[in-house]
Amino acid sequence: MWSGLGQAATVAQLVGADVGGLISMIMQAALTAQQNKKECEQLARRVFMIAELLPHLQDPEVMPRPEVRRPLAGLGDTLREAHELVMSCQGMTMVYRLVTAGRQADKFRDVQSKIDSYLLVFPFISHIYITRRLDRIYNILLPNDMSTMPSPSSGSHSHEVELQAKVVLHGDEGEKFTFAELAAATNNFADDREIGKGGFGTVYIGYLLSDGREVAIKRMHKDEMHGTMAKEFLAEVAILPSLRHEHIICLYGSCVLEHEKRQLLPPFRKIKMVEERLIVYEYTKNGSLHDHLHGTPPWPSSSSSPVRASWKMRIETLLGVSRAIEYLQCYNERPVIHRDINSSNILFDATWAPRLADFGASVRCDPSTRSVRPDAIYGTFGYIDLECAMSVIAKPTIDVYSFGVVMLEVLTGMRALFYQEEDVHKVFNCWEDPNTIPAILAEVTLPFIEVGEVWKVMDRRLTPEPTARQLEAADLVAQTAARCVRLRGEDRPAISEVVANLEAALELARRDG
Ligand SMILES: Nc1ncnc2c1ncn2[C@@H]1O[C@H](COP(=O)(O)OP(=O)(O)OP(=O)(O)O)[C@@H](O)[C@H]1O
Repeated sequence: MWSGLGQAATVAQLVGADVGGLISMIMQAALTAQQNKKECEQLARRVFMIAELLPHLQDPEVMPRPEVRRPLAGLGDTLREAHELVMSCQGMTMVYRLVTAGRQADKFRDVQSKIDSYLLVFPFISHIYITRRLDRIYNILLPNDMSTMPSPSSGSHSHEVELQAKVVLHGDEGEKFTFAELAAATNNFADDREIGKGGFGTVYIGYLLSDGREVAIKRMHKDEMHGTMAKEFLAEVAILPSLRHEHIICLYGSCVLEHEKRQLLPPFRKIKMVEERLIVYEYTKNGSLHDHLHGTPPWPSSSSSPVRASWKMRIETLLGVSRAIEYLQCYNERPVIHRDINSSNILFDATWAPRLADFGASVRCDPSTRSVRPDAIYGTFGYIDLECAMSVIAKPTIDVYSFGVVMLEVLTGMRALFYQEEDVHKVFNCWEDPNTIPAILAEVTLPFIEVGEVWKVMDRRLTPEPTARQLEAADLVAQTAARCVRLRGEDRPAISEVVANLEAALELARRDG
């Protein structure tokens, strides 16, 4: 995990400005802008991309490269300019507005293109990081004193982890497996049993010898037995077993292998060392939504996938996941925030029903405030709620935001953040000059959705000519998604409204057969 303070200092040295502070100020001002709201919002989204990008510059592989460092010169000045511009939209008289309207539009265009020139560094970075799916925590926007803030009496993530540790002690974490049982189930974690790798560790398919159950076993990386990954393990085993929903992955149990070490020097006590942490889930055999939409092996784009072929299936998937989120928010005494909703964490079971997975970043809210102050910003590139990243208060609205991005992904077949030409061609095949600057899905699609031209952004791989009902259903999904990704959490729809709209969209898609 990045230390907020150390990181800010290094990035500041690199760019010559308090980039984190400036970005925070721009985003804050964009939230309260009275004029040019759309332009301010667009600028805030672009600037936030820079915030997501900057932490990666500290990687020893990346930082020394001149092709990364050189383009960043002057970033501080551009951010200051952007801040001034957004601040100038806070309040103006009508006359002043009329006089300056044209100039303001030019200024927005100018600043936007300057920001884009910094983002040119991004394809290079994202090539390294999205494929490795490494650092999921972006502390760049946290106030510098965040790491030294005392934990509030209720609701902080560390307090949550303490509580979770207690829950584990009380045996609410599902079945307790022994390491030997899980080693036997996976043929001693043989290479041919490996399904994939994530930030937490390696996932294996296994068959429990006791009852023949087919399971997925996540084994934490050896060098991550403490710190963030241990927290993720505790969050998952404390929260997930208590959740029962047809669209939420089922956690069967876990295994913590410890050994005792005797200290030879005084005070001659034994200490327990954790050697292994593993989680055992139901096995879902049909890959993830991300695999199907973006053709990730073993589901290459040429394979027949119901997700790729049918609008009805796509809307059913969204509806299932929205119901799971509604359950988390509305049917738990302390609402649960998943905090990492993205298409990789939506898995398909044997019947192709979607299952929301990966609860390692999840937290329970304080029931009175329906919020929690976590100790870090979690999420995956392209899905993180800007408002939460700024306020460092997690609310259920952050899952609505991330789910809105997933809805746009399903609608367009494009990634949450895309930079490859092939992605651009997939939908906007009318564009002759594909944009080489990385693009944010919401930013690219919203202008079309807002003017009722959803057909221009629909995934053409399904049907080159959608029917009238498919268009109507897609429009309902798109309009709902557009509201979910609004900058201010309070402007987003409640999850129950999202569920109702998806039910209506599914009804339309079903009538088409
Ligand atoms: N219960 C499961 N059944 C089948 N496959 C699974 C299961 N859980 C995870 N996988 C697969 O294992 C791989 C790694 O999953 P994991 O959740 O560790 O990582 P991720 O979600 O891709 O990344 P990260 O954890 O960093 O967000 C993915 O391809 C995922 O689809």
